[in-house]
Amino acid sequence: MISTSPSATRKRTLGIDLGTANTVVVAPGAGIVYDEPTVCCFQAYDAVPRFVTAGTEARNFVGRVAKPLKIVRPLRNGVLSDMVATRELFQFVRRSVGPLRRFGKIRPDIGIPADATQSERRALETAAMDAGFARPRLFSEPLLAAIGLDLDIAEPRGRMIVDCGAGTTEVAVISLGGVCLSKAARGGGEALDQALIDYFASHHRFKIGHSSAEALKIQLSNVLAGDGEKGWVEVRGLEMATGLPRTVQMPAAEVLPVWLKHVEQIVHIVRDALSETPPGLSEGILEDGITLTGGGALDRMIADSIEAETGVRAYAAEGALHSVARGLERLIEGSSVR
Ligand SMILES: Nc1ncnc2c1ncn2[C@@H]1O[C@H](COP(=O)(O)OP(=O)(O)OP(=O)(O)O)[C@@H](O)[C@H]1O
Repeated sequence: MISTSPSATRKRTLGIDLGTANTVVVAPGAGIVYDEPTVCCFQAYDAVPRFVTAGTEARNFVGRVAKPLKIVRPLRNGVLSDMVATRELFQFVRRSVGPLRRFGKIRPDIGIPADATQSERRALETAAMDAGFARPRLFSEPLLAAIGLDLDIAEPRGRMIVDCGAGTTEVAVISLGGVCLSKAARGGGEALDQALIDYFASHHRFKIGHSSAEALKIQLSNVLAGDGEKGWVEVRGLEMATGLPRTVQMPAAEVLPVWLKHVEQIVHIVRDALSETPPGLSEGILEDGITLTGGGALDRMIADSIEAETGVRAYAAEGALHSVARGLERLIEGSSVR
């Protein structure tokens, strides 16, 4: 069961949705106070790299500064992969939401994948405490998403949440205020970006960067939802043979197999979760449908594919990108969690 923050500690609490791609922070009474990419920038020329900045500013530095700067991603596949960068990011967040510090040590509530191991949980706690926070409370992200979507999680009724993040895809069945079953694939939207990069390199000798790959993925999802396979997509990159920048256009049908392989993995874990769900909980899922959250849920075709392959209604939640943060907000506000 989830307990909300008592009012005395509420002022000293922050909610942190530390995602592989984006970090969203909520503060009591203020809503979202920080929403930036999960990226840190260090000076690379010192023996011990020195922290420069994080978030949007760090991302904007990528490839645009002459100084030897190193860009570090604190998380990989939904969990902490660089302790120093995570600590620096937490400190950056603390400074960014500065005024809260006058209330003393902040004890954050942080979202974590439902299948995170004990050592992954401990590493996150340590990074937060090294950054000057009090020991955080950790909550499963699908449960937070369900709270953020205002689902009645306390009911003895199965709810299925599919969180399509950048680094993880998680499927969870929730009932009686807890996660009854969860399945996760460590790999989300960023794995599709990488698959597109690999496809263009091997099939077209065309080098595309991560931001072009992400833009192509979003374009592809819009084209598939609109014109379908007949539509066209445009991608910018470097022609490997000449080393010159080019913009190429191609039919969406050509890159469709790369996209389909990614979606098949999501459908596969949803099917697995459905087949392992006890019948008593399946009833609720059949009646209410499957709720998709996370940035990947904005690709309408993912919900359509799940629905077509499972026969269960699937839909993207409204405000899919912020449902975990909204769940954290409800927890720290101490509003009753149903
Ligand atoms: N319209 C869209 N179509 C497809 N994918 C999208 C769209 N908009 C955003 N995304 C993808 O959503 C992902 C970011 O989602 P989100 O912020 O939920 O992830 P995260 O919380 O950082 O990751 P994780 O929960 O896995 O650690 C990125 O991979 C981004 O490219």
